[in-house]
Amino acid sequence: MSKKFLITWDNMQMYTRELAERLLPATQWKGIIAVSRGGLVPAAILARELGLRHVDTICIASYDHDQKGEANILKQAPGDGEGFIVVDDLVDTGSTAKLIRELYPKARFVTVCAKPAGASLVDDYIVDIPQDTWIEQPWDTGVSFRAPLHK
Ligand SMILES: O=P(O)(O)OC[C@H]1O[C@H](OP(=O)(O)OP(=O)(O)O)[C@H](O)[C@@H]1O
Ligand SMILES: O=c1[nH]c(=O)c2nc[nH]c2[nH]1
Ligand SMILES: [Mg+2]
Repeated sequence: MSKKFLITWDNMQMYTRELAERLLPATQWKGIIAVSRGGLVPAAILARELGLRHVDTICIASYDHDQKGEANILKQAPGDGEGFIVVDDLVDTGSTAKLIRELYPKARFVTVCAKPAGASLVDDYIVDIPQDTWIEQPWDTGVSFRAPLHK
């Protein structure tokens, strides 16, 4: 994918705080389930903003050799999601979201970013991203020197 949408740490905190505001009042939630690994940072921010200390994970590995493929659930938070927020960093094709919906039908499933193919599978999200654009998350990138244009 040649088009990129770069998210900084500040952006991630700002977007996730906006998501937290839409999850008020906090007293309606028993806790948060992060879809690891991408949902871990948003989950930490939501937990802080909403004062929730029960934070669990569902750990999914979705690769087949080097390609994205069949999802393998390594560890799962118990229950049907009732009273829980399930959070992931993004929904793209929607395959992870479909699985989450099956596993936690009663949860409120939210993401920070959504591409059109998966947007209808989440209850709420903050940023719309075109399908042909790759989201660069802050934990996957770093600041580096760039040569000036005249060189
Ligand atoms: O809508 P989809 O096409 O399923 O893509 C979205 C999923 O892909 C990424 O996770 P990934 O499986 O790459 O693993 P990671 O969270 O451990 O990085 C992202 O964090 C979402 O969970
Ligand atoms: O960092 C990422 N950016 C994306 O756009 C994406 N889509 C699926 N998984 C993804 N991971
Ligand atoms: Mg993920």
